[in-house]
Amino acid sequence: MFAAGYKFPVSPRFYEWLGPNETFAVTPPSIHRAHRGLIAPMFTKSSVQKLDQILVKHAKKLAEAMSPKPKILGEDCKVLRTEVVTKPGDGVYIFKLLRRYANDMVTEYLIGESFGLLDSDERFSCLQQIIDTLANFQHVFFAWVISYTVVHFPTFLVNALVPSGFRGLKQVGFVVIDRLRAYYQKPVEARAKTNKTIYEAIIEGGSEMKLPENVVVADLLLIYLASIETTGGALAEALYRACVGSEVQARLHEELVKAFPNKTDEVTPAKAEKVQYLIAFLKEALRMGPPFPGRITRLTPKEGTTCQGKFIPGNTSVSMSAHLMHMDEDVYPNPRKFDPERWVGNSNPASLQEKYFVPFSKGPRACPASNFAWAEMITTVATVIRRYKVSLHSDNRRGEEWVDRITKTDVGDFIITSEEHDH
Ligand code: HEM
Repeated sequence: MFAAGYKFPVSPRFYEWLGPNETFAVTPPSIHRAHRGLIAPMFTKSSVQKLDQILVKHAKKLAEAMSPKPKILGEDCKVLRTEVVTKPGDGVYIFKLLRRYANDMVTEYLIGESFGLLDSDERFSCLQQIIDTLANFQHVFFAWVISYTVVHFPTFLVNALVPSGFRGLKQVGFVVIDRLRAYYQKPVEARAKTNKTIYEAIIEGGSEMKLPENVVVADLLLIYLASIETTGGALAEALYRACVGSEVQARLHEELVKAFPNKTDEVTPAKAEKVQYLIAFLKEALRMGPPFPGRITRLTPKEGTTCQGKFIPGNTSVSMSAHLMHMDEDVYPNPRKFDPERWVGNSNPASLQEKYFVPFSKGPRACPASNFAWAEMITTVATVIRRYKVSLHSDNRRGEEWVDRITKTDVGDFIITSEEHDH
């Protein structure tokens, strides 16, 4: 179903509320391939390597925001101040901060200018729309009457018919599209000073494909949406595991000190990715807490299909769950134990544990940005853990429990205290 040779389309209901039907999320496999071809070069390992300085800059901002004495809280940071800091000098609502980080990082690469949410609240409304939408995300799938209405009815009818908590599905498109379009319409200003941006890659390639503007913007919107909760969720899982596993955190810190002996050493992704234990730690965090834990659906072809000897009728939604695969004890012994050691010195791609490791899915619809996401995780976690000893704040309410809202959603506020290492 997810293997390279299969050509099952995604279930349109999952994506159609995002924008015009031509956007690459919803198209049939052949058109989808062409859209992906536009952005694929931007996410190769060598393209991502060119982003080193941007990755370092945003990781440092995140670490600074976690500081017991953050310097970021200026006058235009009212939301940031109330949402991020529990008691100044005491703890931070880390997941909220991680979302802002993911937002800043992706917008810089997408349109050449970061929304700057770790600096100010000015463009926070975009993120707020996403947060509101995600609160009801799972209904996109199951409450099809609501999602159909939101997608196909005019706004005044949507407002009259649809409960307010669901209108975000429509609003998120408008707010973010407006914002992205503003940049898109000023191509010279929006061009990144040093690196080519994703939007340029889509426009350049898209002119050959004669993509209309609304499709370009919808593609950008999809990339924007796809990057925030996933990156934020993966980083949150990693930092939670560091907080609750004191030995794991101590080992991680020790390895990072070997790689970056001076506290002032710049934590670059190129150097950090050589720290084997860091990679093992992050893989284990993605195994235990995949940001897309399940229900990544595909539609069977009209004529139906046979899967492992069983016939499945045409147009049936079928799916797999990364969470269930990652919890298979034949592949991952003692699967509920957080154990980075299972990955140390064991990176043979043919091994079962690599084969069943699917946080980014597999096949032609797998995450196109996994290199980028890895670079974000490596740089950020290395920067934070090299600098701080992190622990759960006494008001923390996040535990092991989570709900599947298409993306994995943790239950309870996740609050961290950071103590700066002496050296
Ligand atoms: C740890 C972070 C991330 C994880 C675990 C993750 C995981 C995934 C998964 C499982 C899918 C497949 C969804 C499906 O089959 O419907 C996906 C798709 C996608 N992801 Fe990611 N992702 C992450 C970060 C990112 C980032 C940072 C970006 C962009 C900068 C991104 C862009 C996309 C896009 C555009 C798609 C749709 C691909 C398509 O339909 O062909 N993701 N991601």
